Amino acid sequence: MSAGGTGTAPVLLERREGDTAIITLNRPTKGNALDHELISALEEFAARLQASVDDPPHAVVLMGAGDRAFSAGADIHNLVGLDEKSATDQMLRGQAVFGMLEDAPQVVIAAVNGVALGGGLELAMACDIRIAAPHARLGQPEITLGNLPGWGGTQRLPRLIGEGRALELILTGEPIGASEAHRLGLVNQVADDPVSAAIALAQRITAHSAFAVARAKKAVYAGMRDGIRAGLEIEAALVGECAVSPEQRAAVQAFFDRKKSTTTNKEPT
Ligand SMILES: CCCCCCCCCCCCC[C@H](O)CC(=O)SCCNC(=O)CCNC(=O)[C@H](O)C(C)(C)COP(=O)(O)OP(=O)(O)OC[C@H]1O[C@@H](n2cnc3c(N)ncnc32)[C@H](O)[C@@H]1OP(=O)(O)O
Repeated sequence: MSAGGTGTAPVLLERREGDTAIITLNRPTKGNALDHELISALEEFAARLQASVDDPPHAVVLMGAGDRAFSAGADIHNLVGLDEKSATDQMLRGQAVFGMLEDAPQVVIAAVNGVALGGGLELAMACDIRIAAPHARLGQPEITLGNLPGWGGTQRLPRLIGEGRALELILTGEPIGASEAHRLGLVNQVADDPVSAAIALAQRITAHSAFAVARAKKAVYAGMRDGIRAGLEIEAALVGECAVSPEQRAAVQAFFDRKKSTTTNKEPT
């Protein structure tokens, strides 16, 4: 993965557990803050998810190095000295990289093993599913820096927890704990070991057709983006693609074979 400058550790680490790629944001002394180098490394990884590479992962687990931070957000040093256009351009770039993860054909699960603040929470929300450690704290503190979330937080947070609760978090800048995040639906689970829980969930998903998983993700996001009417049409079209897939054919045959073998087992002795 991307080297961390002259001889330093790579800012993004990748390892595999079966079909699952485990990606680690690797700037632990800086709260795994997202600087240019780390955003570029995420971009390169996300691009590989879409490419037809050998032995692609069927799931992704994203975590932060250490146990204090998933990510403390954009590297605040990079906020200094930006003119309006470059600030806007960098928002758009980060949004595009996060969108590549959301559009990946694989399920992407954020193991929130510490704070997820600002761009760190926005990155976690661009993942499909979030599993948080009990000590995790999640928030959008941008208002405390005189700004607002710029990498999708104003769009994804309301869709996950409702406008009122999203505005409370964005306008106060105050973080919430893992159990409150779970109560609000911002995270799917709270687990003592969120990385292991994420890998276990990934394996439950990779047991199914990758072809269907990709299309189920696409259908869900289509409706959230384009409205229910468009979403229903896209859903129907994607079901059609699966209906003629070898994966569905094999899965349905396996169901009938299982019924046959169950019937055989029931014959009188
Ligand atoms: C498209 C490419 C652009 C890539 C770069 C970005 C360019 C500009 C574009 C910005 C887009 C922004 C979009 C986003 O919505 C906005 C943000 O994310 S703003 C940042 C929001 N995050 C925060 O405000 C959190 C700030 N940090 C903290 O509150 C605390 O550090 C903590 C996380 C609660 C941890 O506290 P402690 O345990 O006490 O530890 P320290 O505070 O001592 O931190 C340890 C160490 O890490 C450094 N650090 C922590 N957070 C950041 C950070 N966000 N950026 C940079 N560095 C950070 C901290 O300075 C310490 O380092 P040290 O001082 O020891 O060198």
